[in-house]
Amino acid sequence: MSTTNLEPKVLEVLKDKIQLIHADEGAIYLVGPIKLPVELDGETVIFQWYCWLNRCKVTENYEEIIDQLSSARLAEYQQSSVLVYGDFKNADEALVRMHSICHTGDIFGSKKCDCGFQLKKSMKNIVEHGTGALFYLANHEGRGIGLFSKAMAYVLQENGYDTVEANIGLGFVDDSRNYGDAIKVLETLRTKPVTLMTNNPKKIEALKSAGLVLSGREPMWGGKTEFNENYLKTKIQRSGHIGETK
Ligand SMILES: Nc1nc2c(ncn2[C@@H]2O[C@H](COP(=O)(O)OP(=O)(O)OP(=O)(O)O)[C@@H](O)[C@H]2O)c(=O)[nH]1
Repeated sequence: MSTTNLEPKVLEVLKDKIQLIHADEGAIYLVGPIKLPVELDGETVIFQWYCWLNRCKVTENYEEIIDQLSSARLAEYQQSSVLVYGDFKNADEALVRMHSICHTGDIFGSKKCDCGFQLKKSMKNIVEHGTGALFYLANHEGRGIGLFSKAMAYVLQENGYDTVEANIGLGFVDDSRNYGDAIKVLETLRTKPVTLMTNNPKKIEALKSAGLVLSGREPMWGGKTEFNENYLKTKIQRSGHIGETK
């Protein structure tokens, strides 16, 4: 029995655009595709955009989920999303980027890291390649420590700590990112192998151990500045990222 106050038309419009994905705990509700025209190098590129929400409640009665949105204070929490390009479901080859949110690099264009460069580069690679998906992972800020802690880590880094030492100094592990939900969404959108754009072997491992088949890896080096030289070196020397020449 429904207890909702939703207008029937709202549900009618939305119901075919929502999918339930069973998660390890609760459910992921995926909404999309939504046509998203994006400016890329002066051109307008049409992506298909999906966004997802985790809920404890597992139901295909989407009315219940929609009905709770207005009181769920979702703007207080980030939600992750994925930009899809081309025939992602069926194409033989597809590029995938699992991009960890970086408020400073992606939004402000900070040169202390290479995140902004990697974000744009992965979108361009996908479009050039013809098919792919860019996952924008909103609970990954600061390799999983959150924005406020990342600000503190930056203060430590201004005082001699490297990026790994700063996380550890604040009581975190170096990298606590989890790719589980993104992998579940990826599996919903495509079952064929993908090429992962990354220098990070932990991302490759996360996908492989979830049973995904990778057809390759596309390196993501670039965006070097006078401000991020040590940061990029530390990624290779301490975090295990695969260097340019390997
Ligand atoms: N804690 C912390 N996080 C940072 C710092 N600089 C960037 N980040 C975060 O690091 C994440 C990106 O991780 P990276 O190690 O740069 O790259 P990666 O995603 O592991 O690997 P690639 O796929 O090769 O890019 C983003 O969530 C950023 O917010 C920093 O100095 N300290």
